[in-house]
Formats: sequence, structure tokens, C-alpha cells
Amino acid sequence: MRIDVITIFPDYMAPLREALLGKAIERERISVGVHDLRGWTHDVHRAVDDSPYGGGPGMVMKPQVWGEALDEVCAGSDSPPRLVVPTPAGSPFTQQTAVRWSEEPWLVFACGRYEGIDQRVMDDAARRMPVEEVSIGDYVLVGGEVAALTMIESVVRLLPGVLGNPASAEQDSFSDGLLEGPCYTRPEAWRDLPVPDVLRSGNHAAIDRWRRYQALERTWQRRPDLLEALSDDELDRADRAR
Ligand SMILES: COc1cccc(Cn2ccc3ccc(-c4cc(N)[nH]n4)cc32)c1
Repeated sequence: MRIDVITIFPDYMAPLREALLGKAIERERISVGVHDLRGWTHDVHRAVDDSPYGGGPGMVMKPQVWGEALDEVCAGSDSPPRLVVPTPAGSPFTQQTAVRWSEEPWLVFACGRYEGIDQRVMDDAARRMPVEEVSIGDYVLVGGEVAALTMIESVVRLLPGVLGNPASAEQDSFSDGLLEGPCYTRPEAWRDLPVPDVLRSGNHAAIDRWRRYQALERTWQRRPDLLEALSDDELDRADRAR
């Protein structure tokens, strides 16, 4: 998978070179390009923003600069990339989105700042490539870089050979529609807090049942919406699968 990120703060993307993601690059599971949007400015001030039409607070990112950047970054392949534009006004990014994008050969992330990117940039790009405007949650960030890092990590971890233990990705939270239950490790007692006996029993059928119950209870308590989204059949299947 090829990943390109366009941003006015390229150093913000430094975590891509660390740890798991850094290893994926070293092992050539992914190639990552980070591009400074100001490289496509032509004025002495290297301006990327301007006042919003219709008035209102803040500034809007100029279409000309983004247009030239996307023309160059998204060129050079038989098939175009999927363009991902983080925005608070986007469709929800979910684990299902990450799974779908993990099949893509090439993702380009357009990281906006200020009040966002002139809409015509996405409208023009959509004429020659798939474009998705996505939100990572119902809160407002200052720019798209943290959202891009979040989405890139959740996608890349799904690629073959990236996670040390591929089973982790297969048993992801949300993958069966439920939250993960609690986890424990040594010591058996810590600050007078014990590990549930069943987990040390060696009875794997009982352990599975306990974990299923914990996942259902936690989902019911913290994310009842996930249970509503599950049909009875899916709930039964989730119950059987755990
Ligand atoms: C576009 O509308 C906006 C309204 C108020 C502030 C901002 C700031 N901002 C600029 C670019 C940008 C990209 C992504 C996000 C973002 C995504 C999520 N889930 N929260 N926040 C926020 C961004 C934008």
C-alpha cells in the first residue's frame, strides 16, 4: 500500500516513522510520502489561505494551491488513489472503513487547517478519483493531521505482516460488533486487586463464556447503540463467535 499525506505541517506526521508503522515501512509493507502543501505556492508569502466568501470567522484554504498539489501527488499511476479528506463534517470513520481501505493500493490524505479546504477542491478531485470526507469523532480538532495519523494507524495494522500477532486484528473490538472485555496479566494480586479466578482456571470453555459475558455487559453499559445496531441473529453469532 502506498500512502501520501499533504499538509502544511509535515513534521506533524513524524510518528508515521516510529514503532509499528516505521517497521511496516522498513519491511516495505507500505510506502509513505509526506508533502508540504506550501511547495505548491508561488507567492513570496507562500499563502495557502484566504478570507471566506460570505464572511464568517477564520480563513479557508485556497483551491489553487490544493489543486496543483493533488494534480502532482495523485498523478503517475494507471489507477488513481482514494482521496481521504478529514473534516468534522465528514461521514463517520469506523473499523469497517479501516477494513475497506486496507484493501486499497493507494490512499492520499489531504490535511486541512483553518476552517477547512475550499469545497471545490474535493468537487474537482471527485471528477477523477474516489473522494471521502471523513470524521474520526464528534469533536473538533485544529487540523486534519491527527485524524490522518489515527486513520492510517487503524488501516496499516490490518495489513498482512504488520502486526506481530495477526490474531489481534481478527479479534478486534468492533469486528464482531461488541466492545472488548477487561484484560489482565501478572501478578495474580496487585494492590489487593485480584485477577478473576476463571482466567486462571485453565477451563477454556468457561473462560470463553466469561469473556463473552464481559464483552456483552461492557457493550450494554458503555455502548448500547452497538447492541441496537446488531440484529438478533448477529447478536447470537457474536455471542457464539466469542
Ligand atoms: C471543516 O470545518 C471545521 C470547523 C471547525 C474547525 C475546523 C478545523 N479543521 C481544519 C481542518 C480540519 C480537518 C479535520 C478536523 C476534524 C476532524 C474531526 N473528527 N474533528 N475535527 C478539523 C479541521 C474545521
